[in-house]
Amino acid sequence: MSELGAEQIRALPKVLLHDHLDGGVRPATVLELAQEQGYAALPADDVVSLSAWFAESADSGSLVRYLETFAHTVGVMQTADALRRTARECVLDLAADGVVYAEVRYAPEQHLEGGLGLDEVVAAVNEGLRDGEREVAQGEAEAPAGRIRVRAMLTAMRHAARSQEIAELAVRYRDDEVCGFDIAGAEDGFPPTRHLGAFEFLRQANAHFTIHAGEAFGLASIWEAIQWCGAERLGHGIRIVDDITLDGSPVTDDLAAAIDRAQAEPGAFALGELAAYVRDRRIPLEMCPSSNVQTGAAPSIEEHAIRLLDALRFRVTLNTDNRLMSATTMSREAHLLVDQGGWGLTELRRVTVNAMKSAFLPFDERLAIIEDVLKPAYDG
Ligand SMILES: O=c1[nH]cnc2c1ncn2[C@H]1C[C@H](O)[C@@H](CO)O1
Ligand SMILES: [Zn+2]
Repeated sequence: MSELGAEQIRALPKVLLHDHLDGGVRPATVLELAQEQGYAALPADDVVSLSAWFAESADSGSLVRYLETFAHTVGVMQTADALRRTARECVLDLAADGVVYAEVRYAPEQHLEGGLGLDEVVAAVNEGLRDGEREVAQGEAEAPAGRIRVRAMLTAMRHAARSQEIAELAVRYRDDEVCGFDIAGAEDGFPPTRHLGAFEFLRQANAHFTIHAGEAFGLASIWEAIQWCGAERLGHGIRIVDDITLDGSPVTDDLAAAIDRAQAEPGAFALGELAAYVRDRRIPLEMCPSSNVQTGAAPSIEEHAIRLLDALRFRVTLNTDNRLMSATTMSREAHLLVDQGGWGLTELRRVTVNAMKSAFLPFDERLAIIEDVLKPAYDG
């Protein structure tokens, strides 16, 4: 079929598993909250320059420098009103982009500077998520028409020492909007095994969790996340390509050539034990192309490993990571892959169904969205 257009992509129902609340605040909202709260540290004072500042600063080639930009969103998200507002706006923005199900993550421990407790932070975000969902369902003034469900995921920062508390918080709110747990932050030097107690606790509570792994650090991080910690999904996981060879050479020697051969000759590739385990067990990879290009985890969209991993039938999902820092949306990520990666409806359908299958939502609810919403739109 002919190449999908931007409007066609926007209209398709999309599923988003990896999106940070503090990485997706509207630039205008950052400015307004800063003004209301007397936050004087913003690097720009109008929407255009502030948006450009976030995107350019995040475009650093380094995860650590990329993460420094979050100081200015987290800095203005320290009150219940600000958290409720940003959560509501997140839901409206995702719905306007054609997202029908999303899991939005944030680190409650980063929102305590204004005097809120952890429970108050979660309650405020939950209110905002419910506001947004209700407004979309009722077709209220500012809301786009449609239907969206959004769940929260609670993140613990991997360099800090609050993972047990955050894991307990995630279990406490499991019946109230919160669907799971995650760890994030600088990867190098902070292995997930520092948080084994939290993961053990979550497993005993039958709770869901994912781990940012294999983004800025390699296979060891992925191996620990899966085999020591028990992660159900991997945040990014892009470095799993380090465990794949083509004609005896690492695919990373020439990713472009490997991507070219993957469709026609998947049998020419050999998977190491870890890559085979990830594919055999259908461990979902929450891949975020633009974010990876910005942090230097991938050279470009054309040479992004998502194309190879999808062709080799890993359980790939497509995500935004941080819409503000990457100046992106789900539609834009899809469009980039159509435009620069040769993807069509088949690949977009596959990553969308993969994402819904991998969601931390009860099985019957996942199935209903796949059957009633996704299939009619992609197959109709
Ligand atoms: O891509 C990422 N890798 C690791 N950490 C990240 C990424 N994107 C955002 N974070 C961090 C910064 C946020 O403040 C935190 C919670 O959302 O998670
Ligand atoms: Zn992330």
